[in-house]
Amino acid sequence: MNSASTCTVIDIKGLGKRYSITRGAPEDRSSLRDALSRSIANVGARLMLRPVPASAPAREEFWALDDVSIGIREGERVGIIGKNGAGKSTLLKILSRITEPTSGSVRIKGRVASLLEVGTGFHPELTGRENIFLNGAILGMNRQEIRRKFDEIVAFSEVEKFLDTPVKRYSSGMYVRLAFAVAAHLEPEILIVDEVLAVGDTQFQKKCLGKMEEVGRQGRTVLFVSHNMIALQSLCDRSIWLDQGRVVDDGDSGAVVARYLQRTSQMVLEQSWDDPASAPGNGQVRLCSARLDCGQTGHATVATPLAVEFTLENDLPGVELNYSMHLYSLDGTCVFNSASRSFIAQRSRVKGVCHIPANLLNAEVYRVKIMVVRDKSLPLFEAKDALVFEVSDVERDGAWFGKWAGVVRPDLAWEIETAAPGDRQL
Ligand SMILES: Nc1ncnc2c1ncn2[C@@H]1O[C@H](COP(=O)(O)OP(=O)(O)OP(=O)(O)O)[C@@H](O)[C@H]1O
Repeated sequence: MNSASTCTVIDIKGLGKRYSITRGAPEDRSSLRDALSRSIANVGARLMLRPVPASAPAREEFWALDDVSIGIREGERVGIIGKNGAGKSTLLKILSRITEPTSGSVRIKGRVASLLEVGTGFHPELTGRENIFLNGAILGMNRQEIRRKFDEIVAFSEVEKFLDTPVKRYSSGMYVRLAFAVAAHLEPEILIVDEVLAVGDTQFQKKCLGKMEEVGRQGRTVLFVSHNMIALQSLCDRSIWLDQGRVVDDGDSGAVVARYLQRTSQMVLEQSWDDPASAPGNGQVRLCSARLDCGQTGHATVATPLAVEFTLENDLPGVELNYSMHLYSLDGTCVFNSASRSFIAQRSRVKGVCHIPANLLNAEVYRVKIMVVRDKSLPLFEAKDALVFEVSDVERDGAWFGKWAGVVRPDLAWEIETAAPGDRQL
């Protein structure tokens, strides 16, 4: 848990950001590369004496953020989620003062350090060392304060060897390592981190998440945009869901993420691969179909026994195979992994059925991964998201009608004994 106080440090009211785009032309994302290629194309067109079109291309305006109001208290760790293009980065850019809002107001109390897309925050011509000092100065620290943090930053970033190299020569992974280390160690009161962490390796991502948690525990405020729902939920107690520039949900991370995943996921209750070239597998062993059998009612509830069926086409003569099935909840938690017994497969089709008993799964959306394993140890291939299905709740007795907590929801046997009044023996 973090220790959010009642003091609002980010106060966003009626925030709007309007962009204009040229219809038929690629979006202007204001990158240097885009700008360069546009001017090169213009020069090319002039040299070839092509007539310039008489009418100006149609401009269209749209709101990347539309009437967004959010209050964030000191020490809160807040996740921002939403589909691509929902406005998450635009919001962070406005909070980091990289982009101006078109309407509304933003009031921020405290120093902000942000780690946005690769390429922002650092001066490309300056070395890693110089950029550390530059960023510290921007955050209002003096040289002595920065020097005190310097070794920690370098150790965390693991780019010591390249400290005196201009950062424009860094790989994107190195860049993010140093940029994160700088943002997290220079003691900002508010730390803003966009998806960039996806660039680093898993080990480094874990290290960054740990650091962000530490920053939050110190009572600082953290804003984190991510498509990684597990990382987001482990770090943030509160999440805000943006859709088409508007806040559509705001609350406890677990609940917001669950609603988001449920609304945005596509169910796949059955699929078949008629074209061997596109089927999951390899040249010799491949999946032909996968299907969820929910019995007569046709829909899965917590009280329905389910069967996951799949068919394999095998071209290998006399091989020992087995199926392995992973079931994941939508936030990526593996609920279980179950393997079939091994079987000797000839050149033919093999059907496998995995039975999931009633009263095991909770009300959730699940994804099924199927693996085919040879000789009990060699995975031949895996089909991720072979099925995606939702298990719904059933009517039940009792006073509690919310979702039951837990990854699974087994119907366990209970015994209740009541003693007679005054009788202390049971
Ligand atoms: N400089 C720009 N000019 C025109 N349109 C822009 C500009 N920057 C962003 N947009 C558009 O604004 C919308 C919101 O973009 P934004 O990058 O904030 O979304 P996002 O939620 O961060 O998406 P992603 O998850 O893909 O990073 C998108 O439609 C995007 O194309």
